[in-house]
Amino acid sequence: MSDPKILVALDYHDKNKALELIEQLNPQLCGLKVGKEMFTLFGPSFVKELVDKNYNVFLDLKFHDIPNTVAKACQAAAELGVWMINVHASGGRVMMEKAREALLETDNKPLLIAVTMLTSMNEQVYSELGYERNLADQVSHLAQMTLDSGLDGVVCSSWEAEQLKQQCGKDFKLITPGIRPVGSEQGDQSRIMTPQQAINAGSDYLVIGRPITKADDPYQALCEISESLVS
Ligand SMILES: O=c1ccn([C@@H]2O[C@H](COP(=O)(O)O)[C@@H](O)[C@H]2O)c(=O)[nH]1
Repeated sequence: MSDPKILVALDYHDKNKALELIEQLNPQLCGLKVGKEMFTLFGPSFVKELVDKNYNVFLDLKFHDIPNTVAKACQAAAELGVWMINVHASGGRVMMEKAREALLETDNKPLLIAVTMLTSMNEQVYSELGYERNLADQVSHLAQMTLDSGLDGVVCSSWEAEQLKQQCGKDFKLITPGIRPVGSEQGDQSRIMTPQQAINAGSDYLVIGRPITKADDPYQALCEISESLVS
């Protein structure tokens, strides 16, 4: 099975627009991420449609609840045949362990990833949360908890990737949103890097949404990013 590094964030309100782009793609070029917007609008059948097209599908629902609820939600997500799912690391060690154990009972065990601190967060917004550690140290702490809980990796920003690769080892997967090719709009993201910089820092998978989906020619934008990674 191919293992493309780019995961296109399908944050569309219009299913046809998403399918229009997907028609031009193939599972060797990219994986697909379905988040809260499309899942809420189009549900499990849309996710299964993408799985049936043989894409690596990252179901990005960021579960964060009591351990039993998260474990059951992870089991339900795994039944869709997706490749990767996620929870919030701040749900705690027991929550993550229960989620991991629940997946052992499924036929198709997806990669289980935990979100550390959202890439939209900067030091100023972060300081409002009242944590004692600084942002980078908090990411490192949550990643260590995730590793110790037996999960497969974390969502973090590429700013933390180099440190986390050293700390958690090469097999611990780093999934980084907040990717912005030169010249693209930053939008609500804070801790950003270009695709090439993120790969050099140690990111395993790049989550890229608007720089592709809002481009005049999304397929062309994706191809240019993809080529920039091999040159
Ligand atoms: O920390 C996080 C976790 C998840 N995301 C998601 O990734 C994409 C990024 O989209 P862009 O349009 O490239 O900004 C989006 O679906 C987020 O929900 C994140 O950005 N940061």
